[in-house]
Amino acid sequence: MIRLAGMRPIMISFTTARKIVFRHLPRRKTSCLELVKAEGRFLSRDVMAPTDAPAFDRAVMDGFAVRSRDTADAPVVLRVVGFVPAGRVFGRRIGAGESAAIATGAVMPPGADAVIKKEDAQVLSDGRLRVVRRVCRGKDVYPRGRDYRKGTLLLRRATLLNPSRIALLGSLGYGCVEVFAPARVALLTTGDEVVPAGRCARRGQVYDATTPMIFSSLSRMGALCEHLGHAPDRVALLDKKVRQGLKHDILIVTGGVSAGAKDYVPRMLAKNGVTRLFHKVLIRPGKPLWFGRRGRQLVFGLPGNPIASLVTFMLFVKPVIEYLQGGEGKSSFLQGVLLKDVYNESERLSFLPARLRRQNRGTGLMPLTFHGSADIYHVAGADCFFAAPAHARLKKKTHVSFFKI
Ligand SMILES: Nc1nc2c(c(=O)[nH]1)N[C@H]1C(S)=C(S)[C@@H](COP(=O)(O)OP(=O)(O)OC[C@H]3O[C@@H](n4cnc5c(N)ncnc54)[C@H](O)[C@@H]3O)O[C@H]1N2
Ligand code: MOO
Repeated sequence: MIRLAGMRPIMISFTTARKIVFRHLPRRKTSCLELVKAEGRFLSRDVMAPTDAPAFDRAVMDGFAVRSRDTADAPVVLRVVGFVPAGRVFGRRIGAGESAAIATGAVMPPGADAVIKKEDAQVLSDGRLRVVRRVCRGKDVYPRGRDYRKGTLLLRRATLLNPSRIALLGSLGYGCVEVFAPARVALLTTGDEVVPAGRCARRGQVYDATTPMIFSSLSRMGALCEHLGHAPDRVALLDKKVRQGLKHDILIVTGGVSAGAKDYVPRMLAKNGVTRLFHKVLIRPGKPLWFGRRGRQLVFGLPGNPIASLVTFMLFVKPVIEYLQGGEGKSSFLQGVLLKDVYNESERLSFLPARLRRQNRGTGLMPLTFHGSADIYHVAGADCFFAAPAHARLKKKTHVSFFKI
């Protein structure tokens, strides 16, 4: 936070505020998850190959395992000495003039070095095999170690697990996997006038739009969210809920952080040992954002207007959660081109809603009508927010940074 001698703290820039947040990232934790639940998580350690893959020379076709050199003078007739099913080891060696029927996926019997697929084989009435054409060594055999060798680094720490990487871990016999643990986030909404779903809002009251919004963002990220409920602007109640919330990696409190008579949140956080790292940032929406920490726990006081909550969540809380869960966090911005002139009247860096349009070259952004941080309706039609510097007149085709919602 910036202080001028004898004066109140002044507002800090967006860049400084993000730097302060990234400077206080908590330590990541790991946990062991069932492989079937690991999609979207990041590995917390390298995975090395415990064996070659495949671990044995494997038949690729249903047919007959032969010694290729026996077919050099084709046509030839070979004896069939048995059948090799998948999953079994054939104990007998294939000798000169011999072959064995074999299934796809089976271990090649010792001595044999090629497979003649069923469609190319002629089985004579006495059960022997007539080979019409010579086969090369290795034909339709997937040799041991072709994909990787024992000791190869298969997946690096911090790799995002998707279904194909999960399949690779499955192929190694993993039932569980060590990943960066889901972030544990507590959410507390505040405000006398805010009514949870299921109750009837009286004149002057509003329904709680923020809880479902933050909850769905958290669940999309795979973070664990404890809803502390909704606290009216009463000191004792806020105090109790804040204490409960401080058991998590991150506590999010919405509302009550600006200058109103009942904006108790900053005081309540300070009383519970949370050190303020900044309060108020030069952005719009989201100016009253409050950030602090107590030990390893981070606390975000998001401004109550739902779109201010959304924007500050995306810009400040989401990267921290991504980092905690093993991602890079840091930058969540993409680049696009404006499809219309925009004038940002505000003296603050503004984040304005837009719809994305795919262009021949790159991404186009169509700015939308926006009535400010309470305008949930127009933001519902948006795909993203783009950054417009203070007082900027941005012409159509200007390149802008944006983040998706
Ligand atoms: N004198 C000043 N007044 C305000 C300032 C300021 O600097 N000086 N900042 C304004 C800005 S900017 C914002 S943003 C808001 C944020 O204020 P708070 O964080 O204290 O939020 P509240 O006053 O509790 O609520 C603001 C607004 O949002 C509605 N709200 C709150 N929670 C919810 C919810 N869960 N679901 C739906 N709507 C919610 C609430 O009813 C209020 O209308 O302060 C300005 N004032
Ligand atoms: O900063 Mo407030 O979020 O502009 O309305």
